[in-house]
Amino acid sequence: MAGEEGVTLESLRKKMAEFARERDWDRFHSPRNLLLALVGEVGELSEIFQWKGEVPKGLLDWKEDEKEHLGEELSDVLLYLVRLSDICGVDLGRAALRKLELNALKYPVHLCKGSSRKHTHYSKANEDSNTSAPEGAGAGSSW
Ligand SMILES: Nc1ccn([C@H]2C[C@H](O)[C@@H](COP(=O)(O)OP(=O)(O)OP(=O)(O)O)O2)c(=O)n1
Repeated sequence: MAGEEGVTLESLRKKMAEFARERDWDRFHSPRNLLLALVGEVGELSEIFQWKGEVPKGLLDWKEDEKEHLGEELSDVLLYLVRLSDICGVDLGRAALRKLELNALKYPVHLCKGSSRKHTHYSKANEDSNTSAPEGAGAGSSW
C-alpha cells in the first residue's frame, strides 16, 4: 500500500516474487530480460530530466503529477533491480552494505573531503609520491 511504513529490500523482493508467480511470469524474469527491463526503466527515468538542464534539489518548482511520475520511474528501477538481484542469487542489502564499506576504504575522508575526484586519482598521487624525488628536490604534488 502507498505510504506503508517499514519497507525493506526483503519485503520488496518478496512482493516482486509473488507478483511474478501469480502471473506465471517467472519464465520471463530471466537475468538478461530483467537487466534489459531495468535499463529501459533507467531510460524512462532519464527522459523526465531530459532537456531540463540542471534542476534544483528537492524539485520545489515541479508540479505534483511530475513528482508522482518521477516516483513511479524510480520505483520501476528499484523493483527491477531488486528482482534481478533475487534471480541472480545476490542478497542486495548485504552486497550494498559491503560496497559502502569498500567505498569508504577507497575514499578515505582525509583524502577526499570536498573533492569529487575518482579514487584512481588518489592511488596515482600515492604512486607518484612513492617514486618521486625526495622532498625539496622539485617534485610537486599532482593535486
Ligand atoms: N514482465 C514484467 C512487466 C512489468 N513488471 C513490473 C515491474 C515494473 O515496476 C513495471 C513495469 O511495467 P511496464 O513495462 O508496463 O512499464 P511502465 O510501468 O514504465 O509503463 P510504460 O512503459 O507504459 O510507461 O511492472 C514486471 O515485473 N515484469
